[in-house]
Amino acid sequence: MLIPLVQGIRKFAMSAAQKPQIVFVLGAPGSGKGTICKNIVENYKFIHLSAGDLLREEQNTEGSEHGDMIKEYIKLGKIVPVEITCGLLKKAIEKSGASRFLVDGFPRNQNNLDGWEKVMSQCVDVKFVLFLDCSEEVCTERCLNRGAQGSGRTDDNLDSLKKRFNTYSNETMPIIKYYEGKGMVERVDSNRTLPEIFEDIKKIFTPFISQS
Ligand SMILES: Nc1ncnc2c1ncn2[C@@H]1O[C@H](COP(=O)(O)OP(=O)(O)O)[C@@H](O)[C@H]1O
Ligand SMILES: Nc1ccn([C@@H]2O[C@H](COP(=O)(O)OP(=O)(O)O)[C@@H](O)[C@H]2O)c(=O)n1
Ligand SMILES: [Mg+2]
Repeated sequence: MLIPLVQGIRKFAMSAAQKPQIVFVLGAPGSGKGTICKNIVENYKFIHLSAGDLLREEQNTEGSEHGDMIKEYIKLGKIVPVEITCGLLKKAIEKSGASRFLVDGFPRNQNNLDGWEKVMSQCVDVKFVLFLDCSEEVCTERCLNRGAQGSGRTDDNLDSLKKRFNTYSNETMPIIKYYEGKGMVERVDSNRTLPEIFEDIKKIFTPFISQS
């Protein structure tokens, strides 16, 4: 009797350990999410999934039934319904088969969070939220520069940026506060230079990797 029980426990422990680990990366437009995720991937074993990149890819996929809608939402800085975004994230996580992911730019509002909880909470393990805290002034300048350098994005202009910041303050900040209440937020001041930010990133990720 004891052997099946031990085997059962071991199987349970293994399946918990094998759940993909997720770190959400949140912050205002231009706070450096993409840049910092790239740095983390270069130094630690993570796969970077940007919700915005996945949506732009879907928007450009020929025959996509959501293409026009995504295009409109992005230009207006509105958050696309979670069924689409979470579907793309889930597919990418499953396809990759990796064990650690940086999910950049998600969950960005209550609808994103609810949809994620419903579909993903059983099969992944959200470890913490990396919050890149950066002033609107610095972020705006960075996004305008990104546009001027040929990002090709339809939303790196002052008009869209104002809308994106509104969405960020009204819809994303409450999600960051929610995770703060759960003691799950690692805040980094991303107004600074990249080497300064990376020093803080190391202090967060090195212990995390060695403990998990
Ligand atoms: N710490 C930083 N200092 C100066 N420029 C930065 C910094 N972090 C990012 N950038 C630049 O700012 C722009 C926005 O960065 P990005 O990583 O795309 O941010 P996000 O994904 O949050 O919108 C990019 O052109 C990037 O090269
Ligand atoms: N979870 C998400 C992430 C992005 N998006 C859309 O994609 C746009 C660009 O997101 P992004 O993460 O690439 O932008 P940055 O914050 O990186 O500049 C957002 O303004 C939204 O319109 C979304 O609808 N839902
Ligand atoms: Mg980005």
